[in-house]
Amino acid sequence: MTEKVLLGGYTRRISQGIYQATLQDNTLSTPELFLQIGNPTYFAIDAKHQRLYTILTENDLGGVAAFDISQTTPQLINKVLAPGSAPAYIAYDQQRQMVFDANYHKGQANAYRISAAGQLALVATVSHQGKGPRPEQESAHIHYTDLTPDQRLVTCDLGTDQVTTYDFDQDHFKEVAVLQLDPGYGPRHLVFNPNKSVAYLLGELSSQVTVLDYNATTGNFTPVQTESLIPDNFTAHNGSAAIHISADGQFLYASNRGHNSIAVFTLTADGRRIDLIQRVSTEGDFPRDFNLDPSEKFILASNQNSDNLTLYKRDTESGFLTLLQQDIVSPEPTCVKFW
Ligand SMILES: O=C1O[C@H](COP(=O)(O)O)[C@@H](O)[C@H](O)[C@H]1O
Repeated sequence: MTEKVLLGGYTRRISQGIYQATLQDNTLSTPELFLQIGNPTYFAIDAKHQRLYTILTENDLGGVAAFDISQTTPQLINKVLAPGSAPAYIAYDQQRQMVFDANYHKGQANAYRISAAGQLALVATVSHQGKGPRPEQESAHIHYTDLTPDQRLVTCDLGTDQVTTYDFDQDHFKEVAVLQLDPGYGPRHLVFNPNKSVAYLLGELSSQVTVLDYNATTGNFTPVQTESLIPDNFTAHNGSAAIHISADGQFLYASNRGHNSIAVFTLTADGRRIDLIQRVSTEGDFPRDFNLDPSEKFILASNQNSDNLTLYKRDTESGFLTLLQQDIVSPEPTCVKFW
């Protein structure tokens, strides 16, 4: 078994763009430069058409770009840039042939239509207003825009403590429901259970995960259970970051930047209750992202500040992680995607 992984990140210190590594025989190769580009902190892959949609910055401009990755060397298809900060998240919508982003600093979500040739064209923007009690919540900060299982869109706004559901039709965002979290919760990312109408919301500022019932008729999310992602006696700064679920819907994983760990939860059969079973060190500083490989027998974590990746063996029966490889040199990594 050989799997390829792409690693996005900042290019503020030592990185030059997106890197590629290979996972084979329980070992990850040293990542090598795949695509030279500014600050590709998050990207999405269209495996069918072999295209990559990434965030980027160029001088004082920020935006998104499309690349053909069918050959060894990626080929630029086009870029859509605007003055100011780049987005923080990008999602690919296969059914509608769209790309959606979340611009944290501008408090906006953008929709781009993809042409048959893979070119992106901006067609809609939605802006949030508001704030929260924490210093990081001085304005709206949309951190995540992605699809619900029924092809709606959901945004996590870290600034306003809101999760908002939208219909997207005829190039318009139409708000259908808003979940208001506790002040200072700081919703960052969300993942759906692959088999149930249940989602799991990660709070960056509160270091919490919340189980949410999703009502596909109304688009409403309803909190069911909230758990801490870090130990009660951990008092140093922590910002929780990424959240992922196994394809069988039985195990949930979430990363902690500060506590520098991945928290592992088991899920009940209905997906509506989670129980912590393990916290494992990421053997580095600031795990902004991690991901399961396609076989789901491994998890790869990316430590942004210590410039290293950590590979774990994942027991698919118990969900437990065992350290396999650490100190894999990777510059400023913030996004991990196998393809
Ligand atoms: O997770 C986070 O992301 C935001 C947005 O990233 P940026 O690269 O657009 O600045 C960041 O500002 C925040 O500090 C961090 O916790």
